[in-house]
Amino acid sequence: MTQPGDRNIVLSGVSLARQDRPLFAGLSLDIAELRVGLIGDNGAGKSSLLRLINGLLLPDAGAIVVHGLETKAQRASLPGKVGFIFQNPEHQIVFPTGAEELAFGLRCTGMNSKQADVAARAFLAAHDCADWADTSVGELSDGQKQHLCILAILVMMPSLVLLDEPFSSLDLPSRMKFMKMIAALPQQVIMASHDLDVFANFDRVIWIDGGKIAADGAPAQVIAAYRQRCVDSIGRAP
Ligand SMILES: Nc1ncnc2c1ncn2[C@@H]1O[C@H](COP(=O)(O)OP(=O)(O)OP(=O)(O)O)[C@@H](O)[C@H]1O
Repeated sequence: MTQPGDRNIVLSGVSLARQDRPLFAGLSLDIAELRVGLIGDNGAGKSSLLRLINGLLLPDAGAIVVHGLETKAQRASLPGKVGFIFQNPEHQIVFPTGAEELAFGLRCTGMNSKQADVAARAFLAAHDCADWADTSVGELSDGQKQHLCILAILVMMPSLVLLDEPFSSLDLPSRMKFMKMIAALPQQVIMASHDLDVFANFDRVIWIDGGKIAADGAPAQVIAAYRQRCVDSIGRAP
């Protein structure tokens, strides 16, 4: 499934070095599908690509346009369109209670404190999480914290949701619940994960290998090619 043109993500000749080592060199990519997975080995460049798309990293060369915004020239406007869910909820949550965490994002969208508090509580209640409004975040489990992080992003109504390894601390029921929530989102979603099964119903999977696109297309084919490469490389190991 694809989406309207102004909601595309277009990378044109993007180069990026990390720690003085080239990672991406002239990477071009056009992403229009609603559900896109990123797979690849540790250090392949998945997180770096997500960070280029959300403007946390800027390309050394080339350009990236995300839903009509060029990430260098319009970087300040990106948080209004792009929600980024970190691998570790501890890196995202900054406020002591659930209501405050959601209200912060709402204040960034222009609401005053009272409006943001009311809207945050209503959003938590609408997602069966009313109890978290005044709960100390430290008392939530890792899975619940991850859930709260997602709600804190969704409450701002971004048009694009980026997820970087969101399953690392989730048990199977939480993972299934989480995937159900992702599947129901109207937003475009790009997710990096080592859990390949979660991409079965995605529209497209991109396999990144050493900063290059190793395969790109239907999940079944791309994942099969990646698995085969992994099997082959283990076979070659001493
Ligand atoms: N904060 C950072 N500062 C400098 N270099 C980094 C940083 N994070 C990652 N890198 C480097 O960028 C390259 C790509 O890393 P990246 O995190 O994008 O890969 P990844 O595919 O997300 O890996 P993983 O599956 O382990 O999360 C690696 O060589 C890594 O050492």
